[in-house]
Amino acid sequence: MNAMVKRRVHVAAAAIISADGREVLIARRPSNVDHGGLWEFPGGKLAPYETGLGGLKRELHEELGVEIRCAQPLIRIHHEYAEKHILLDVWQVHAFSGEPFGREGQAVRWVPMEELVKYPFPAANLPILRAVMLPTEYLITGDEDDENHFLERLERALTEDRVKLVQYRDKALEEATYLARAEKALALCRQHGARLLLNGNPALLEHVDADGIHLTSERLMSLERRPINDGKWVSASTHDREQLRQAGRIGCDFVTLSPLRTTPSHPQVAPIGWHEFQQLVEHAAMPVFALGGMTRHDADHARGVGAQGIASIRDFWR
Ligand SMILES: Nc1nc2c([nH]c(=O)n2[C@@H]2O[C@H](COP(=O)(O)OP(=O)(O)OP(=O)(O)O)[C@@H](O)[C@H]2O)c(=O)[nH]1
Ligand SMILES: [Mg+2]
Repeated sequence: MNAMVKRRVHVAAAAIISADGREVLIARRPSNVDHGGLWEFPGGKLAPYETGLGGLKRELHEELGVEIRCAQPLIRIHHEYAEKHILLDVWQVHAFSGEPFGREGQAVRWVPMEELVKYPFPAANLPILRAVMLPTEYLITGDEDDENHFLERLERALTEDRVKLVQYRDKALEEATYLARAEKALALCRQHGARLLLNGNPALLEHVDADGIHLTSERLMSLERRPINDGKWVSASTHDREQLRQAGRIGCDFVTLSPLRTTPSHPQVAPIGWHEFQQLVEHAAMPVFALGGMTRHDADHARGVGAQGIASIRDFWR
């Protein structure tokens, strides 16, 4: 049998964010090309000599007439189409000059983040939509027996650190107490425009209408399929390639990968380190937050090696 050798295509694309951070620019592919009529993030194939960012600059000039001023890596996606393997190297563009318009006659539109899901994109784009909607910092709550202190710490992180994504984790509380606190945490998060995920059984969401569920790696490995529908987020804890693959298989929206460094809470667990982390993230099918000894100062480095950003208890739970 002849194994068909697929064409490998390296594509650079941009999520261009409006100045107020609420909208992203998308373009419609002409009907006569590959994936014609679908929406996309502007960009295109790299020439053999080009770097991702270099090629992206050229493409955005050609397609939209804009010059990139400030860009940051967002996510890299490997995707198998029937006829080719593509690597989508996606950058978040925060500043540019020029007024974007469809220089090749394509429709171009600014779309509010939360409406992105209404537009048909090529199959490879799902992780990009997730990455665009997620912040770079993920707060995991730490231990706190006293409810008032718990809410004060959470409020501090939401206001001073402007955290927008929170996982409420408490393994010690009785379920009824956990749920009562989750309800209050949710109200606080809503007030500050942040999302709240509950850590535990997906059935918890029947009691508290939070934004999603976070699965332990053990629960992740026990599931046959995504436990809740697409309207809510599913994140999971992962520690190795196998768990990352499972998260992709059941359609997790994002994951944490840990421990990047040795931490006081898990001194006996060998750290992954940035080098191995980068290799694991490269083939992950969703955004990955680095966890384990991370602080906000690590976020840029984490982005540089392909992560969505960092997750932390200690840095936010002061
Ligand atoms: N630009 C872009 N391409 C994407 C996205 N998602 C996705 O699957 N692709 C695929 O990646 C490839 C990008 O090629 P392209 O047609 O934009 O390339 P190009 O701008 O260099 O055009 P050309 O080759 O016609 O000159 C296409 O197969 C396209 O379907 C996306 O969000 N943006
Ligand atoms: Mg293009």
